[in-house]
Amino acid sequence: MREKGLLIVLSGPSGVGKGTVRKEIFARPHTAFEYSISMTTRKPREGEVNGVDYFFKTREEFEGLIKQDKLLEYAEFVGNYYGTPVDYVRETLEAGKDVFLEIEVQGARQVREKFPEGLFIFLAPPSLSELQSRIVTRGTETAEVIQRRMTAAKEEIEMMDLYDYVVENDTVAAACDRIGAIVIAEHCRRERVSARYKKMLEEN
Ligand SMILES: Nc1ncnc2c1ncn2[C@@H]1O[C@H](COP(=O)(O)OP(=O)(O)OP(=O)(O)O)[C@@H](O)[C@H]1O
Ligand SMILES: Nc1nc2c(ncn2[C@@H]2O[C@H](COP(=O)(O)O)[C@@H](O)[C@H]2O)c(=O)[nH]1
Repeated sequence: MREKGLLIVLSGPSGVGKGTVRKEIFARPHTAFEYSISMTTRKPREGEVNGVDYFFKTREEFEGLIKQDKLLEYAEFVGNYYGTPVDYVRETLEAGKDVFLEIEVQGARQVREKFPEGLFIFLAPPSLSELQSRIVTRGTETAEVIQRRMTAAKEEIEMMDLYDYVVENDTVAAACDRIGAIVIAEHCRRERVSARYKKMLEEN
């Protein structure tokens, strides 16, 4: 029987660099994770592509997905819905592939309840002032939205102890190296008594 893939959840406050780190991880040659593209009711930012960055939905469409139980988790974050498609995640894990989610903290908590065996990584900023400077420098949000995201960030940072690992995003390269090392270590740890070895022991 094929072993299920590992569900890797990267979370953390808005602007900490989750998207940047995730893109760098996926740009590295030996990355073998599958990225789960989220659904959102947020309007696309300049350059964002439907089906690549997100599946962009209306509120009615999103609420329909909630009713049909099509989301592994969802959250309303600063006025918009965000959610993870459940069928994609389950099918990909069943196929033995690792799935990578990049989601905010309320959603990560819901995933933890459904997949306690997942690997939960919190990406932390070097400081709150650096976090604010990163959202401001990105230039995608209004001053009001930045304020709301910073208020949410303070509550989110308090939740970091609930994660398996906290990784500081001081530089993108170092954060990606740390996440890569964590995933390798977790695979080794979890496969210590894998089905293959159990079978080998039974046969002897
Ligand atoms: N290690 C870093 N050092 C300096 N700037 C960074 C670093 N990581 C990301 N950034 C910058 O910070 C800004 C926010 O990054 P990004 O959009 O990846 O954050 P995010 O956590 O995905 O945000 P959101 O949750 O709002 O989608 C971007 O302008 C990005 O270039
Ligand atoms: N709970 C979920 N959160 C998600 C999902 N996809 C993205 N996100 C997070 O939402 C915020 C805001 O994103 P932005 O693109 O508007 O800046 C950010 O923290 C994302 O990581 C999801 O499926 N579920």
